[in-house]
Amino acid sequence: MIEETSSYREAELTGERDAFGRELNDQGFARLDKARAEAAVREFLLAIGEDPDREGLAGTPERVARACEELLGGMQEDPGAHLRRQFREDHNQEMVVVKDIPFSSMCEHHILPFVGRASVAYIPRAGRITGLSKIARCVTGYARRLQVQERLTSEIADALVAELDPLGAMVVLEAEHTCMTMRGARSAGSLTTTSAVRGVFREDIRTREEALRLLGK
Ligand SMILES: Nc1nc2c(ncn2[C@@H]2O[C@H](COP(=O)(O)OP(=O)(O)OP(=O)(O)O)[C@@H](O)[C@H]2O)c(=O)[nH]1
Ligand SMILES: [Zn+2]
Repeated sequence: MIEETSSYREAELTGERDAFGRELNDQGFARLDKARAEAAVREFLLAIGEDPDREGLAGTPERVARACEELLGGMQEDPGAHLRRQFREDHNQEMVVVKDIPFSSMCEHHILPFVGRASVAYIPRAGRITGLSKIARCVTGYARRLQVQERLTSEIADALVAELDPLGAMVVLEAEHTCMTMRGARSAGSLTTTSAVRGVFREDIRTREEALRLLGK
């Protein structure tokens, strides 16, 4: 039984709902239901023994819901779409490298942040390039979801392949997981590195080595 919220009634009118009865946005992704998120945060505060009505916490459910709009904003979009802003440039068989794009993401196991840097390399096919900022936007879009680092890395590489059809693409991510540093193993300072390699970077070791050198890895 789905609770009758106003967003549910609206969605019912347009008929655009997913299997959970949630309203979809114009791109077909489930909208963040702020009222529901706020109610869940209030419930969580009760569950951990807090007084959700004390002064310091009174605005917290609303603040958390608002923060989620930003921290999980990538769930409301197709991040690969940013790469569709393309140009033609006589830059064939040459590498494009964007290093150290900062990102913050949320580990899907603990819903705690993991924070790091992404480096992206690709070799355009037939001079087909994208705006540099679009690569950063693509990274940010995939990061602002509940993620594991490996999937985040692959999704960025696969988006580059799908949207640009490059000769090769390579993505290297380095991040600190607070679920590992603040709790659990408590291994403060440990960094996790993941890579995804596609096309010529996979096939040709010299090209891969050149990319790794440019990425400073
Ligand atoms: N491979 C991978 N593992 C992750 C990532 N983020 C968190 N994890 C791990 O997910 C695992 C979940 O393990 P569980 O044993 O189910 O959870 P847990 O009892 O909280 O485990 P501990 O963290 O070891 O206390 C942990 O080992 C986390 O370190 C990620 O991005 N990639
Ligand atoms: Zn975790």
